[in-house]
Order: sequence, then C-alpha cells, then structure tokens
Amino acid sequence: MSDLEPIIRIEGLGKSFPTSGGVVKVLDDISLEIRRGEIFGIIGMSGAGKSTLVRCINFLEQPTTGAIYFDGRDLSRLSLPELYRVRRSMGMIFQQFNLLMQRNALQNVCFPLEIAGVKKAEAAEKAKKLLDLVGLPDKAKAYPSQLSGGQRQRVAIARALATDPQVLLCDEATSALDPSTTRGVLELLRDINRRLGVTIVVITHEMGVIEGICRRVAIIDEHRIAEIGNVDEVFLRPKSAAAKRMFYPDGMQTDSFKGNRRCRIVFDGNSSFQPVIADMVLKFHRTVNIIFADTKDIDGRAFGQIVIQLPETDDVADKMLEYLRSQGLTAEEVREHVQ
Ligand SMILES: Nc1ncnc2c1ncn2[C@@H]1O[C@H](COP(=O)(O)OP(=O)(O)OP(=O)(O)O)[C@@H](O)[C@H]1O
Repeated sequence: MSDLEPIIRIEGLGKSFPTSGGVVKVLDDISLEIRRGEIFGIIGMSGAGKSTLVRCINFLEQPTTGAIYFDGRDLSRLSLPELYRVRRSMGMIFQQFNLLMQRNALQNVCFPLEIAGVKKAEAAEKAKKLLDLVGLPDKAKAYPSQLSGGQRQRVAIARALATDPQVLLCDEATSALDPSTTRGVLELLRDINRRLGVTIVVITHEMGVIEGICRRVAIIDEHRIAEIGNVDEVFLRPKSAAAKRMFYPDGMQTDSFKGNRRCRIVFDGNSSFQPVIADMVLKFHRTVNIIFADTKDIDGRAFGQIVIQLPETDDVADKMLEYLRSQGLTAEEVREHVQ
C-alpha cells in the first residue's frame, strides 16, 4: 500500500439504534478517507454522532449500513482474532483518561502489553521508554490520583502507544483540560505523529483543537458530513452553513447588524489587514466599521479574519469588495445571519 492510500476508508456509513421511542438514526451516509500519517480532525456539536463514529471505526459498534476499511481490509469480513489485531493497531484516548486508579503510571502503560502476552520485564522496559516519550520520565511510580489532568492524559497516550498502533483515535482528548495543558497535549500528539508516523484522528467539538494540529477536517452536522477539506481552505472559504457557524466569529452572527452589508476578510499570514483597510478608506473616502478582528494559528501558520460593515451605498460597497479581492484577500460578503 502506498503512502497516498488511505489507512481508514469509510464508505456510506450509517448507524441507527433501536430505542423504546423508535429507531434513532445517529450517522447517515458518512464517507471519508483518512490518509496514512496525517492528523485528521472530526468536529461536530455535542450529539452529532462523533463518538459513535469512532466506535464504528474500530468496530466496537457494527455499522447499520456501509463499510469501514482499515489498511484496505473490510472490517466486516474479518475473523474475531483478525479484528482484535486491527483494534490493537488503533490506540484510543478519551476525555476522562480511563486509567486504572489502583495501578501506577508504569503499570497502566504495561497493561495492554500484559494482555498481549508480553513478558513483564520487556513490558516494563517498553513502558519506561513510552513514559519518557510523553515527557513523564520521573512519574513511573506515581498513581493517577497523584497526577494532574495533563499528566494523566500523557500516561493514557503512552498506554495507547504500547501496542505500536498505526492509528491513534483521540475522542475529546483535551476537553477536560485547561487551555495551556491542552496546548501541551496537542504539541505532544503532533510530535508523536512526526516522530513515529502514527496517523492521528482527533474527534472534538472545539475548533481551536482542529486549528491547532489538524491538516484536514470533516465537519459532522445533523449526523451527516457537512464539509471535508484542508483546515486552512475551510477557514478561508467555508461552504456549508455548519462550517460557517464554526469559523465565523460571533460578531458575524449578531442580529444587531441586520440590514447592513457585512464582509468577512481573511488573510493567510502572507498579507496584513491594516495597510489594505487603510488604503481602501483613503481610496474611497469612506470609513468602514470594524466589527471583529482576530488572528489564529492553524497547523502552525498564522491566519486572521476581520469583519467590517460596508457602507450603505451599494455601488461603493461593491467596489470595496472588488478592491479587497484585487489585493489578493479572501473577502466574502455575508448578508444573512448564519443559522
Ligand atoms: N446505544 C445507543 N442507543 C441509543 N442512542 C444512542 C446510543 N449511542 C448513542 N446514541 C445517541 O446518538 C447520538 C449521538 O451520540 P454520540 O455520543 O455519538 O455523539 P457525540 O457527537 O459524540 O456527542 P458528545 O460530544 O455529546 O458525546 C446521541 O443523541 C445519543 O443519545
């Protein structure tokens, strides 16, 4: 299999659950490919079906329709021992860390190795190396209760890596952590991706997490895929209402600006707003109202967005939009409240 071939391919995945109130459809016609060695993000609001999707990816849940391929193999056609082997190739980390509280950090990391029948001394040696890798060389004997949230997640990452997985599935892995600890854990995941070549799938409801480490993203909305693309592309030119909701600043969504023409200008770090906006004001002899301005880091590159209120006079507003685009900026008019 070449590097360009997907390590995980999801085709027409649907998942429904029978409940006392009838059948609940949780995932509908999900198709996507996760490429070997990439950091791929899956984002959606609470209840969108993200955790169900993860459990379908490692076949802890059987899809109702469609298929999941891992390394080109249809998981529904595997024998149970083959499926267990595939599951060992997919490490998982969770929001609540799921460590065994009565075992210390080293023993937690050893746990999957013991299950796999690895000799104790060999398992301990590997676990030590993994604790070094996640930045906890001095915490081998510490129990989870003696560790901070970020340190617990690092132990969980070491444990997930113990079986040398090809893929690491991270289900809301930083949702219980504060922003600075989140940054540290994301940095660690990026480092693991670079150093070990492990494919990482990040499932989250937080756009900051996607922007922080993912190259590509799938947005799940109402149980379906609303949009898939490179994170920077989706940020620059979101197409679906779900993507716009996630990337547009809150100021874009206030009804207080109804009736005015608003424009979202995005820059990708190669250009700066200030001279362009100042030049535009000078050129058209009209002031513009800046509603919102922000910069963000997407996968290590600086991006920015600014929302301005255009003049009421339509032809001036049209010319301003034309001018902004002629300066190489992505300028998009937003007339409506984003639902
Ligand atoms: N076994 C089940 N039986 C019935 N309904 C279920 C089952 N598992 C999940 N659901 C429903 O599926 C929907 C999606 O759940 P899921 O946990 O996948 O969403 P999510 O996007 O991960 O949300 P969150 O971030 O809040 O966990 C929810 O409405 C949930 O109640």
